[in-house]
Amino acid sequence: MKNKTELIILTGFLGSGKSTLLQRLLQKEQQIGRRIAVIMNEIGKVSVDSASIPEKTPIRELLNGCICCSIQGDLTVQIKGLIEQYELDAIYIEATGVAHPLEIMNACTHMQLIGASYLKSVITTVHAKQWFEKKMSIKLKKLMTEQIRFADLIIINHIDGVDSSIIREVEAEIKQFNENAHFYVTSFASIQLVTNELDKQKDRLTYEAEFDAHIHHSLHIRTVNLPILSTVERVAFTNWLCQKDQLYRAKGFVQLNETPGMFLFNLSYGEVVFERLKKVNKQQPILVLIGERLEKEVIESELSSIYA
Ligand SMILES: Nc1nc2c(ncn2[C@@H]2O[C@H](COP(=O)(O)OP(=O)(O)OP(=O)(O)O)[C@@H](O)[C@H]2O)c(=O)[nH]1
Repeated sequence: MKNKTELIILTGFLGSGKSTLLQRLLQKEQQIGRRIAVIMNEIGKVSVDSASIPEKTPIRELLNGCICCSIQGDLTVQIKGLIEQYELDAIYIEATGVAHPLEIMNACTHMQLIGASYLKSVITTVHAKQWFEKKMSIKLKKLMTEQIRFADLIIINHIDGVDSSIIREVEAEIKQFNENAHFYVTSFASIQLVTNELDKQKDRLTYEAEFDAHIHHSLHIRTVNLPILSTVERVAFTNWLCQKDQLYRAKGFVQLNETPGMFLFNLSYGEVVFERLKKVNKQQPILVLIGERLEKEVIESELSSIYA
């Protein structure tokens, strides 16, 4: 008889390190020869992160909506489809940064999947500095807290440059919301997983209807996707992204004046990083912004003013 496929959910606020963690976990899975598929969910129309998934890994993208609300049914269908099409040991599901884990957990434990898969673990990443500095609205804090509450494994990430006494404070604070989870304190989601740390089957009934699972609706999160029509100067582009108010996350592909090639760029919590793509497949220069009160026309005009 076929073994049940493990479902592992990765949650955590925008930019906290889910994709970085996923890459590490996939490397590890590859080393031990397990058969893995990935489902990526993005609230925007474009998935930038899919470009970092190893080539032969089956991947499904759920775009332009959050699994935890509008496309919950699609997730169940995609899981079922993957399991029918491939022999899989596990499916990793990367949620959007604004997703509430509960609804994703429900989609993963849907009646249609019983016998074929089971929810093995919910992993939540937290940006240590962002948590400590508390530069966030009450609603945002609530969302992050909910992501922590439902985790089996919590990765306190982005600890580079953060004082160890502050890290201890963050850990102690987070433990107040979930004392049963396993904890890792990491930079670039560098973890060494012990297998049974993921081994916690969920009892979904205990989670139902305790709170508002659609808390992010009141955050007025919007995404704006724009093609980047010219090369840009690295510093001007970085400065522009960093000064934008209520911008939680930016990512995409860009070509720079200074250096040839295509670059993946990432803005998370005030830090912009450019990474040259080793292989350019179908990537076109594109900008994805996620934040509150973003106006597409304003962004379009600001962007064109920094074209070279
Ligand atoms: N300095 C630092 N940067 C990190 C760390 N972890 C991840 N990053 C970088 O932060 C950026 C965002 O990381 P991702 O792994 O894409 O974050 P994410 O949670 O998947 O982001 P979304 O899917 O957009 O919500 C990338 O440029 C990462 O390389 C860390 O521990 N320290």
